[in-house]
Amino acid sequence: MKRFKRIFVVVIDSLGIGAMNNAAEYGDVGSDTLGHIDTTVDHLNLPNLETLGLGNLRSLKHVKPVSEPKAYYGKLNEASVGKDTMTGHWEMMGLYITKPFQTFTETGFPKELLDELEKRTGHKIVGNKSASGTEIMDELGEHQIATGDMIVYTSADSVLQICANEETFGLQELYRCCEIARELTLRDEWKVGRVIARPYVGMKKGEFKRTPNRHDYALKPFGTTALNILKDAGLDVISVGKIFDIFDGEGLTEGNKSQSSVHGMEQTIEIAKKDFNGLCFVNLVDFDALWGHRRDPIGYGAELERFDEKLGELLPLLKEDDLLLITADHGNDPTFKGSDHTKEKVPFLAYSTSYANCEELKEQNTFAVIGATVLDNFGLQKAQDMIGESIEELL
Ligand SMILES: O=P(O)(O)O[C@H]1O[C@H](CO)[C@@H](O)[C@H]1O
Ligand SMILES: [Mn+2]
Ligand SMILES: [Mn+2]
Repeated sequence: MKRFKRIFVVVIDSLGIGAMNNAAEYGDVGSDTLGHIDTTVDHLNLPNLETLGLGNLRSLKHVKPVSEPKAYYGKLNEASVGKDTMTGHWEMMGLYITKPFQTFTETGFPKELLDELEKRTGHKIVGNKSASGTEIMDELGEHQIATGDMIVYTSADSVLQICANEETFGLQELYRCCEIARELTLRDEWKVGRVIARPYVGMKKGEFKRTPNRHDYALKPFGTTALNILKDAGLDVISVGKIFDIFDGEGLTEGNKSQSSVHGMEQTIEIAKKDFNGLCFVNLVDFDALWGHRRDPIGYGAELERFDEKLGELLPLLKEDDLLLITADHGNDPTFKGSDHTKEKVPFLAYSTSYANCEELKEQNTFAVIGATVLDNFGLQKAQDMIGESIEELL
């Protein structure tokens, strides 16, 4: 039976809550994104997450357990192989990824691919290594501006990123080159999960700044997801932030690009003021891109405080027939070695004003409980290859 008219799924990108049992396979034993932020920062004022039960979900110095949490709370494990954004989000919506996406972390991209990309775009390539995006921009930005070359780089994720000055190279030109790169990397042996346009402004080392005109060109999901099923049933499937890119628009009826994670919450608040019937799926990427990868626990903590403030504006707008789920797609412990994601459990908070006596949920072995529960709510069946069981009866 249908219970909720509107479901909001908010993904705090990279907010892991402790290493998964198989973290050793990823070199991530001991990682704990939220836990290590909590022990590093002087203040972490999260009154709204606290009333929902974040401090009941796990012990934290700055967030206390409450006697009557307003949300059901639990931990989710990722069943799929991998720890990137696409794997995490696709699994939430029912896909089980068993073969990791192709990476070029150790080797850079093969010469044949780069030759082809240079030929077809008309730009020479520099970089071609695994790097932090802000560091490689500082290293090669001045050269990039002077020559019109493209900075191509990767990371531990399955990505081919092209970084160029938005004003001298041109944003449309950068997008055109990325589209060519996307086309070339559809070939099996070069098949990266995402090509990402990384525009920046500034003319001198130390002054370069990446802009919100980043654009991700993802592969289409490898099968039917809960989003397709919702859309085909005539429901609204609204994207806020990177969701539209992560699913390459598949199964979505509306896209709202965000300038920042605070902006993403503001867009969500505006959507909550309107009438719709279906799912609003939100990704807040700043946590990951600005703080997790940059290994900045202080910045991460401050971003969490800004999120909590906006959450305080969203909660009063939610009615009896609304459900809010808060979760994450992987970890990115800002105190951990390196600059990559960490294989962690993620939080699951389920809030509705119609809930009373909220309690702890049994730890789940896949993120796919989210999509399955959303489908169940709307009386829809999952497709054959999809994983995940609804936990609606526990809520
Ligand atoms: O260092 P930057 O460019 O932010 O890269 C990060 O963002 C990309 C996509 O999430 C990944 O490659 C990750 O390493
Ligand atoms: Mn992510
Ligand atoms: Mn990331």
